[in-house]
Amino acid sequence: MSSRLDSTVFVFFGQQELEFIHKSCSTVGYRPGVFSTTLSHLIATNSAHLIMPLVLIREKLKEKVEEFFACEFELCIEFTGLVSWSKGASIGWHSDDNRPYLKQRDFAAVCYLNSYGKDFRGGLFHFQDGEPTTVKPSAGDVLIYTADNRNVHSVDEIIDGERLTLTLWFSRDGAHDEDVKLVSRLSEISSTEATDVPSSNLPLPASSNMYWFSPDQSSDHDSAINICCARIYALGFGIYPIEDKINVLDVSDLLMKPLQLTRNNELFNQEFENVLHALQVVQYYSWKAFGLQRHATILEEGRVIPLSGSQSQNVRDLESTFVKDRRLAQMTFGHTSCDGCGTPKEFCWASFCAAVDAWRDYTNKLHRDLLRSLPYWRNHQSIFDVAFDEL
Ligand SMILES: O=C(O)CCC(=O)C(=O)O
Ligand SMILES: [Fe+2]
Repeated sequence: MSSRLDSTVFVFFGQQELEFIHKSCSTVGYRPGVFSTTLSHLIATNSAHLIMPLVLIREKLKEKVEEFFACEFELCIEFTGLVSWSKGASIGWHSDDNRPYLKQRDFAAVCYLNSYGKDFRGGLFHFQDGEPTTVKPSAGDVLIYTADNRNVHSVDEIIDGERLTLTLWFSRDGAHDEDVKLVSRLSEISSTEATDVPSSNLPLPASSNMYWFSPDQSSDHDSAINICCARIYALGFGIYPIEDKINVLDVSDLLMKPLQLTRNNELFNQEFENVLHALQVVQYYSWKAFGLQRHATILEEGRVIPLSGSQSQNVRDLESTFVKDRRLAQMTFGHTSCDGCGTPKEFCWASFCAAVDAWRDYTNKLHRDLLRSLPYWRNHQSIFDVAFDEL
């Protein structure tokens, strides 16, 4: 069977949380203009708890694919990735098992996390044969198809915006079960946590080259963009380094060290551990801003201070180091989805302050849920939603 679209039957919610995860954690991907967040990357960057919001949807998708293709209990998840495509990215006709090292892939599920026409232009999906020939991505829809050459497909070039998906592949071959590898990595972490000081849950950046994006593929870095910084700038914030530039060998190292956030010539007087920490909080604010504004508290004295002339210059210098081509960065990362529910037009530090606290509570809760689930996952060598209420 080469059946496909199941959008009317299967619609899921929670796309904005997955968008938050991707925009906080992605690295440059496997093709030009593509960014990706894998589960093993979340583990490697001390953000394993961010797997939690993906657990149920992965499970449901597997069930759905097994049901649709009549192979209940036969499949494992081979790969899970949050993937975004920016201007210029495309993929020609292909099947998803078209390389010797991809032969284990039997089925694909592509969940659209944002929508054609609203969040991006271009990026239509086409099947070479049969119906439907064209799929217009719409947030919440899921496309499922066999990974072999019965479902040759392509994706048009992205013209504008960032096209975001959750993509999974499934295999009949248990040797390619992603869960087994993930559970083993997670177990390593939890065993170090048991002996060491409990972890702080603060994200830890991967090596800096995973965050540099060179839009024109040139090697001279004329237009290079650091994606973490670009995403922070795109939401209207600036970065103020605490460490002096002269103390680091490579300027990228500044991003691994404590830094502060600025906005409109004001400095938010709180240190973030590194750029990923700052990015996660900023993205969390953008995801929740609308709700938080109602809960904003009075800002404490000294929490926000004016930037001096030389500090402002420092912020601008850093921006031009990490984003050489601003126009391009804006084009790549500037389009935020969900008009009206992202960063509010009226920015207010008090609601940002509320976001800092809410982000910490959110993170700690997910971390607790992860630690609670892990013994069950280890027993079953599988990642699943442990329904604690029913235990
Ligand atoms: O994102 C899509 O619609 C499909 C992507 C795709 O074909 C692939 O990653 O192999
Ligand atoms: Fe594909």
